[in-house]
Amino acid sequence: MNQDILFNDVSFSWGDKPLCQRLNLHLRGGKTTVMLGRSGIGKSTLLRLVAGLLQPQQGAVRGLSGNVAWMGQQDLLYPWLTVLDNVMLSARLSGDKPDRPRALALLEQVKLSDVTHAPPHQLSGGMRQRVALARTLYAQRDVVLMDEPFATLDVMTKLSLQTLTAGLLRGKTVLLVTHDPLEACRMADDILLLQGQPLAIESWPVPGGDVPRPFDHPDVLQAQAQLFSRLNTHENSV
Ligand SMILES: Nc1ncnc2c1ncn2[C@@H]1O[C@H](COP(=O)(O)OP(=O)(O)OP(=O)(O)O)[C@@H](O)[C@H]1O
Repeated sequence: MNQDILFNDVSFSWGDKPLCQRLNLHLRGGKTTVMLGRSGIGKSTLLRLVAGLLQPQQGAVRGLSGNVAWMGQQDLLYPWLTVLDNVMLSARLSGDKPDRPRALALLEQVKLSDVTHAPPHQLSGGMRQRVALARTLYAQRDVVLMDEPFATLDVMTKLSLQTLTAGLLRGKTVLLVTHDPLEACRMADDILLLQGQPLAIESWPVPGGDVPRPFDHPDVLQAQAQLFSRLNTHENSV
């Protein structure tokens, strides 16, 4: 049973700069919550508070339970392991028998079959991010925390890997950070829109239909346009 994650009266500052004050949030267990906002607004900081990598100065983040996967902005691939061994890292760390066929199938799905035995330094940035994604999906955790998991991918690869990820993580508690409104509209059961300093967080209506929603569905496109416009009216209009 996936537990909800709660921010209870959470305040956090970097130095004397308050990032959030007395923040209360309810992230539903077994659902994908997308935190959307512009660069520098505080998305990664909130994700790190959830992961317990940062502690709030006031209040508490509760409810994180079970096995947790962390996919940060840095891919953290082990340079001395091949691509395949990086994907199966969770098995190595827990002492489980590596499931090589499943790892190879995932590498095929992220279009990396031809580099399974390469070391990470031979890969492009986008390829490394796909290895990190395959490693995250391989681990089959109850809770998955992802910070811009598709940021370095070309648009067609991004759409196809969003579809793969949403399918494999259905029913898990997923918290995904992005600055991409279309990604939010495709992937989210719940959208949280982050704006302002200190943060004001708005719960944003999601389009109908199951995730992953088609990128070209009129409801998805309309929701994306509304999000663009909301992000644009708040500050720095383009
Ligand atoms: N280690 C740190 N020390 C001081 N300030 C920090 C630190 N990390 C982040 N900040 C500040 O906190 C604010 C939010 O940063 P954060 O990385 O959470 O934003 P973000 O929304 O994830 O940005 P991006 O989309 O660019 O990754 C920024 O003003 C940033 O300068």
